[in-house]
Amino acid sequence: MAEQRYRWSSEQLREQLAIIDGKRSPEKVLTNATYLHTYLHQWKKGNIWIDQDRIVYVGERLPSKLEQCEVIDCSGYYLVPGYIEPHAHPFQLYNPQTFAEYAAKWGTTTIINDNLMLVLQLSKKKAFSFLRAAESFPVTMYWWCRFDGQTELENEEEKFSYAAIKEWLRQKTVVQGGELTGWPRLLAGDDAMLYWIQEAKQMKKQIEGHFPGASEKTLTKMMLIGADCDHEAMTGKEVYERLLHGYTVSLRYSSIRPDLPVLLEEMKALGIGQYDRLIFTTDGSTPSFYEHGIIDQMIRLAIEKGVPIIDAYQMATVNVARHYQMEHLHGSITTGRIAHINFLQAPDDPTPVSVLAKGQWVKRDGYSKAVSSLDWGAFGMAPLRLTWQLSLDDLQFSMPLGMYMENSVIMRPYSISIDTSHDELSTAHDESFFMLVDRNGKWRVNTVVKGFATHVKGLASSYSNTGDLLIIGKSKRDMLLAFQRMNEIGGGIVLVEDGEVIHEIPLPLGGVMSTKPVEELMMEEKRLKTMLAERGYRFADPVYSLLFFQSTHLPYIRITPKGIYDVMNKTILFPSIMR
Ligand SMILES: Nc1ncnc2[nH]cnc12
Repeated sequence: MAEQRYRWSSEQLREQLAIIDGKRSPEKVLTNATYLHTYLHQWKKGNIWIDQDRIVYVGERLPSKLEQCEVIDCSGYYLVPGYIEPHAHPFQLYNPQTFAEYAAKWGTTTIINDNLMLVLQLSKKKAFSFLRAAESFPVTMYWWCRFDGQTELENEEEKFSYAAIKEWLRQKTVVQGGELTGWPRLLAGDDAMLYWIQEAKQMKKQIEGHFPGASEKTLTKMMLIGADCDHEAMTGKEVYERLLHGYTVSLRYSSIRPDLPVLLEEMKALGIGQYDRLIFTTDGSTPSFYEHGIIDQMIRLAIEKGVPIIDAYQMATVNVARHYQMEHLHGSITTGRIAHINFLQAPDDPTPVSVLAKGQWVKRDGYSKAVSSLDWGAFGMAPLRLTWQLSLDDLQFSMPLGMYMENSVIMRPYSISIDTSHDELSTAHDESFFMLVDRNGKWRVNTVVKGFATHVKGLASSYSNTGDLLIIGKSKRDMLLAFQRMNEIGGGIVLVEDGEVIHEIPLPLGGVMSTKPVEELMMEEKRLKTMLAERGYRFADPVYSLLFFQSTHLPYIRITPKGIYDVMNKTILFPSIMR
């Protein structure tokens, strides 16, 4: 795809000027609009002219030429700028395109996305051509550039080399470095990460933190190093500390951390009534969490918790645009901005009935339109086709050290005391066989997980941080069958019981993402959750458990491609075994 050097070409700019001079008509005029004026902090009345993807005029005038112009009477509606999700992980079973399409229906028309799956699953060339293809979505897609893979990778030096990171940072839709899941390494002296932060800042890109539970000392050091924002505050006090040290703070409401209501209450108790440095994020929630909206549901919660209405909208729009230095394009309904506009029925009802994204209707009078499609094959995202087989010999679990699940995502080491030499474990306890296998079939790591479930017989998942294969269960026979079925369907999550496949979520995009609409995935995910809960899974989010089993940004012990890893001591306790 040919790359356009500037956001609008010289020819397009001349055409826009011709509209103002009355020589051409705009494509759309929104008349009698009551719209939120971001900078005056008030609702104004006026007319909004749109040509292609741009707002070319906002004010009292009407265009002198109206032929070929769609005129929309906005009486009775309240217009606000399209919402911005500043921190999406667009691969929680959905993919970046299906997530964007779903988000647009709820008025979230600009998304700043994690590049983790693109880095780990695609070659650089294919990933960059994907970024360019995503520019044609009606939703504006920006990206961030990870500095580490949040696990112990075999090919870390290749994926996160100096040259690769610099190239990622240079991509024009990449707007920030981070999130800094590897910050302990940085403070311990990793100069590569320090250099990348400096490079990103030199390019006027932001640095996103990842500082759960960080002390004031750590927050101070990270601000000195260059972090600009953090989305990990879990209490009002943590919000306060971050604001105190000059951070932009993302208030989070996600499937694993639905913190927003508590944060707002605790902030109120601490006397925080200034919202300019606060933004919202849903932090890559799993599909069913989005049943009632995306950023719109956060605005609603904020209004319910007493945040002044205009401030609540600003937190979802201009505050984000300001943080990323893109106010000339996003965050307000003013001249020159990209035409992302939400039509509301009332100021305190942030879920739009109609949505314009880049000047196109993506939702009209409650009905959504599918607008973007993508040939994933062109980017090398193909179904998984394993050319090797797993055998009973691979299912040996003589390891002394297991992983105990404290909640959906936190795991502690523990000593295995059960007899693992049989083909089946008792359902009277919550310990299960657990393995991570290289998707290329070269290595495996076998252990026991305690706390996952009591009655899950065989579960196989190609959905994981690295796309390597997780196999869990009480029965080796069912685990093997789940693995075979997962391979047959081209990757995904498969649940087997007593020789029968009882649920599956196909993930044909590299074994990690689906092509189905988010609405359909919600049903599949809910069914998985129910079936796992019926079999003894006790936590909130099994999809996140699968994603994070390998993720070393979380305590205390992880199963990684290099082996069982002790996060605090940064050491491999038991290396992976070659097959
Ligand atoms: N660090 C992370 N990586 C992937 N998905 C996430 N969702 C929330 N945090 C995440």
